[in-house]
Amino acid sequence: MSMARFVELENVGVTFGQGPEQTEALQPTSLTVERGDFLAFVGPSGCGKSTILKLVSELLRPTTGNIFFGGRELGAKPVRVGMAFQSASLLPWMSVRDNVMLPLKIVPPFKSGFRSKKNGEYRDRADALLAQVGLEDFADKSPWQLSGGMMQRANLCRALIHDPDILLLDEPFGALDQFTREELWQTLQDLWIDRKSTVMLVTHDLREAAYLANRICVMSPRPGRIIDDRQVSFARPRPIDLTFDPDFVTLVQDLRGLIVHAPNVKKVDAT
Ligand SMILES: Nc1ncnc2c1ncn2[C@@H]1O[C@H](COP(=O)(O)OP(=O)(O)OP(=O)(O)O)[C@@H](O)[C@H]1O
Repeated sequence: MSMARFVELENVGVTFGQGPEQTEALQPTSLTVERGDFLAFVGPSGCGKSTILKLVSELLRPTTGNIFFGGRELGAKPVRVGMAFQSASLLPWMSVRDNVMLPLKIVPPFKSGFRSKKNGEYRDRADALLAQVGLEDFADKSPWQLSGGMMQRANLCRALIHDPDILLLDEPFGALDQFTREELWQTLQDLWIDRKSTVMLVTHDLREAAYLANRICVMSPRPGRIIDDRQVSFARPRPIDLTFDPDFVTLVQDLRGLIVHAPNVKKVDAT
């Protein structure tokens, strides 16, 4: 498989509805994601960031264009996807460990081994991940006994337990306070360095994009398209202090400028 074409969007456009009611959510967009890359999507609200993730996870079909995964058309072969959203949505009647193990119960090929391995290998796998994010003492707790930040740690574990081909993150830290959020950035970076996952992250937080990603795609207002696609080459592991570095601050300012001054932003009259 060609390294350069792990995920490929070829002129992919999305329009919702028909006739006068129709909304173009994504203008025909082409994008190539390499295996092991960490991409962030930023842009104004409603520009189609989540739509791109929904396309890659096959929750949504493109209106135009084609999507390829590992060189094959999406749908030809099952793609193992890990997902995490702003709301951790852990099931309250299950322990944290059982929540983390949930994908193993549902996703092939793990599904078939679930009964026999439930108390062995899969449990160890969940516990190892929980330990990696600092939740080793919380595996037997209920989700409601966890803080918001801890829930998102468990959420990341659940998204990774089945070794997904790609990790799709939609504002995973959006509801957290600044300090907790920055702790989670470091946790996610450690997991990424350790597992070399391919990640597509949607975020409104430009510092989050600049700290975490290798590559940032800036989108225009709806109907969205990618107006800037840039590499972020700060050395890894990135310390949190990097966010005060002049180069980092300049990058965040550049991104902000691109979004604020993007074409077809509706200017509000000051009259
Ligand atoms: N099922 C749908 N039917 C009609 N319009 C939709 C549907 N889903 C999304 N849209 C519209 O498509 C556009 C893109 O939505 P999307 O959720 O991808 O934006 P986003 O950039 O992720 O937004 P936000 O940053 O606010 O989460 C939005 O204007 C939204 O209202």
